[in-house]
Amino acid sequence: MPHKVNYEDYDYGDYYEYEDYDDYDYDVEDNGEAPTPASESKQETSKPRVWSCAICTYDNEEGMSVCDICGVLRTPLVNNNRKTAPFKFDVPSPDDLVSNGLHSSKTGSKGNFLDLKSSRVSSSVSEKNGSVNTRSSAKKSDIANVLMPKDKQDSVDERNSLKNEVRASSRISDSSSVVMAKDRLGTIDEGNCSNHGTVDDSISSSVDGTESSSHTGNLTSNMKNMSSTAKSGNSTNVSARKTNSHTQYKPEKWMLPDKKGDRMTQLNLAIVGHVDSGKSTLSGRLLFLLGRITQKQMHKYEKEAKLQGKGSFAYAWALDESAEERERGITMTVAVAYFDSKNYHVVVLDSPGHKDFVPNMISGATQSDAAILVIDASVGSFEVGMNTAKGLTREHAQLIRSFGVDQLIVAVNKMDAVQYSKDRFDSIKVQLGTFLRSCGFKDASLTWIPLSALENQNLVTAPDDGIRGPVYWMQLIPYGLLLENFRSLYLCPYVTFLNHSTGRCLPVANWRLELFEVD
Ligand SMILES: Nc1nc2c(ncn2[C@@H]2O[C@H](COP(=O)(O)OP(=O)(O)OP(=O)(O)O)[C@@H](O)[C@H]2O)c(=O)[nH]1
Repeated sequence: MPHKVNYEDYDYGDYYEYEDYDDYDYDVEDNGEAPTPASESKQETSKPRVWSCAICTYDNEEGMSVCDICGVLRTPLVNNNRKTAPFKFDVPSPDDLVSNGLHSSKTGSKGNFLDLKSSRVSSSVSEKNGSVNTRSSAKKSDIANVLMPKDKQDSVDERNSLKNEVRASSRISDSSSVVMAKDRLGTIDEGNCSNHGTVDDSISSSVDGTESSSHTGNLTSNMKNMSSTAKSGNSTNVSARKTNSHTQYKPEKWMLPDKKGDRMTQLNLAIVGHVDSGKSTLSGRLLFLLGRITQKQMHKYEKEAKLQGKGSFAYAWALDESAEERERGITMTVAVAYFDSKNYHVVVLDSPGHKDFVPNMISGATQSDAAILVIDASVGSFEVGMNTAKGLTREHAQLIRSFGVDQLIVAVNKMDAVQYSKDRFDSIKVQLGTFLRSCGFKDASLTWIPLSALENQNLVTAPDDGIRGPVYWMQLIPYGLLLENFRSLYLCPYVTFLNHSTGRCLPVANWRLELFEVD
């Protein structure tokens, strides 16, 4: 049985007594310089040389050039010689310009973001030393606030800081926290995961767990706890399998980034949404259309899926690789895939939509620069995702926003199931739009795209039905293609989709994400 922490009984006494440093084991150094803890220096000398993967944070051996788990290249693909103007903190973001005219004052937290980013290592070290306990506990209440509608505007900056903090700290977490990198050979015991039944539980576990985990004050380690709790009950087996999978796992060719050059900047794109909304199918279809999955590979997926009587899941199988995921037809851990644009290396984080795996979804959300919220347009399904206790559309939207993602493509999928009805699309847009605004998303940063991943409508090309056919109205939506919207995506800290139809965001050439050449 997974251990459930009763946070109300948590004894905070130790936490506050932690200030007593007298017992700390210091070596006295002859040269009179500041002493270092003995245990720390010992650790440093005995530590094997490893490098930490920027995506899944797995500690790889020095000799590896790509991450053993997720296949990301060790050498950052960022070209330092790129002629990109450095980001200036005192310059308002396109978002700010939209919302406040030309008088933005929202620069403080963004500055913090890059500060944090550039000082990941040092902040990590200080976090390790327990110096962020107070900050972390303050963030706990921030998250709680975020999930409530009130004070949304005031807490946006803090949410961004939280996200940045989580990102910074997650880079140092050990391999056991790598829930976002798929453990291809391992499986998760369904029963063990069911304790994370609701997103509220997950969030409170996430937050409270921060304090209960040996005062490291680190949300990442908390997620690690959740992840390992989910897998508890058979931890020995799991770790054995994990070790096994780490050594045996070889990413497929299409999963590895192109080694075209060194001019890429990484952009993490989370795919979130209610269970079965079509996230994996959308991701798989996209990867296939962009040539990341070969015809041959796709043919193999189709054949295998048909054999198991799950023909419609063929594209999803490109992402859902483990036997259990395929058998159950759901994503359980965050699947990582890549495609490259002219300037950007886009990391697709296909998140689980099932309520049992919200903690895994969170691990992807904390890493993302932007997100695609996938909606199932079919009658009844959208309503379940939106309005019921089990519906995760709302929770995912809140979560992604609470981790600082403020730019969202809303992919209204399965339009084929409602005969490409414009009325249905409009009705979804009104209902969900109201909710998203209440979460703190701005209209200017939301992009709505009706599409069908299964029938390949409106993903990388315009709907291909006859000019007066059912998808005619979709062709009229400016920049309605999913692909078109990638063109105007900006990298964090100002992840922004330009709204070309209104022209309300100022284009900043150096930030522009030009993923695709569109004639
Ligand atoms: N009609 C229709 N069905 C679709 C479409 N996209 C996906 N589906 C079907 O929806 C089902 C679920 O698809 P998935 O891609 O596994 O959904 P998911 O959101 O990734 O599921 P989880 O990760 O488990 O939350 C499959 O049977 C797909 O074939 C679509 O555009 N139209």
